[in-house]
Amino acid sequence: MAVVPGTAHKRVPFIAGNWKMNLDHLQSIAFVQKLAWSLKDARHDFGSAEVAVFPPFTDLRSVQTLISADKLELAFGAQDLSAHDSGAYTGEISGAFLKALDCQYVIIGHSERRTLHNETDEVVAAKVAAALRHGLVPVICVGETAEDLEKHGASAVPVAQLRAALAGVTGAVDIVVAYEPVWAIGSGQAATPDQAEQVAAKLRETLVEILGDDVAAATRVLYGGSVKAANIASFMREPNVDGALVGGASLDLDEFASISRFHKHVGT
Ligand SMILES: O=C[C@H](O)COP(=O)(O)O
Repeated sequence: MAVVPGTAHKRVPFIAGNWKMNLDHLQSIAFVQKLAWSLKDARHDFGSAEVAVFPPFTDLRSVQTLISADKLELAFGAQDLSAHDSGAYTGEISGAFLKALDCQYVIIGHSERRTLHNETDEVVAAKVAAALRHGLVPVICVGETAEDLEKHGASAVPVAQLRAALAGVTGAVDIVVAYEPVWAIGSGQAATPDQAEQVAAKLRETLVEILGDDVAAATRVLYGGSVKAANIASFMREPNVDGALVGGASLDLDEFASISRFHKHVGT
C-alpha cells in the first residue's frame, strides 16, 4: 500500500493521557520528568508506542520547555482549541498559539466539552478544521451515552459524530479518532474489548468512506473509558484499536507508565 502524505504514523500505537483539569504547571514538570525517567528506566521503545500527555493550557509552556530542553521522547497536546484564529473571543485559545508551543495534538469534542460546554457537532467540525489549518493533529472524540446505547446500539452515535466532525475534510489528513463511550468515562466500567473493537471497526469503515482506504488504514483509532494497566492489553489485542485515551489513570505515574508499556501485559 502506498503511503500517502499525512499518514506518517502508520498506526504506531498511541497512549494519550488526558489530565483534564488536574496538575498545575509546577506539578506538570515534576510529573513529565518522572514519567520520562520511569519509561527510560524500563527501556520503553517510543518507536513501538507513542506516549503523549494533554495538560491544561497553563502547563503547556512548561511541558514544552522541559521536553525540548531534556530532549524527551514524549509528545504533548492541548485539551481544546478555539474554532477561530484570532480576535475578540475572550478566554479562547487559538490553534496558532498551540502550534507556536510545539503542540502536536489537540483533543476535540471530548464528551465533557460536548455536555458541559454545549459543543455541538458543528462546533466540533469547526474546531477540527481549525486544528488542521494550524498543522495540529486533532484527536476527535466520539461516543454514545448509556441512553444512546439502549436506543440505537453502540456505533450509531459515534459514527454520526465522526461524520459530522469531518464535514468538509478531504484527502490525506493526519487525525486520530478516540472512541469513548460516555458511560465508561470515569465510571470504572470499561467497555469490553469486543465492544470497543466493533465500534472501532465501524469508525474505520466510516473513515474509508470519507477519506479513502490509505488514510483510513493509517489513522489511529483509540479506545477511552476506564482504561487501566489491568485492562490495556485486552484492548490492544483488538485489530482496530490502536491505543487509548486515558483519563483518571493518566494522573497516576506508575499506572500510566505501566499502561504506556502495554506490551509487557500482552500474552499475560
Ligand atoms: O479523556 C479521557 C476519558 O474521558 C477517559 O477517562 P477515564 O480514563 O477517567 O475513564
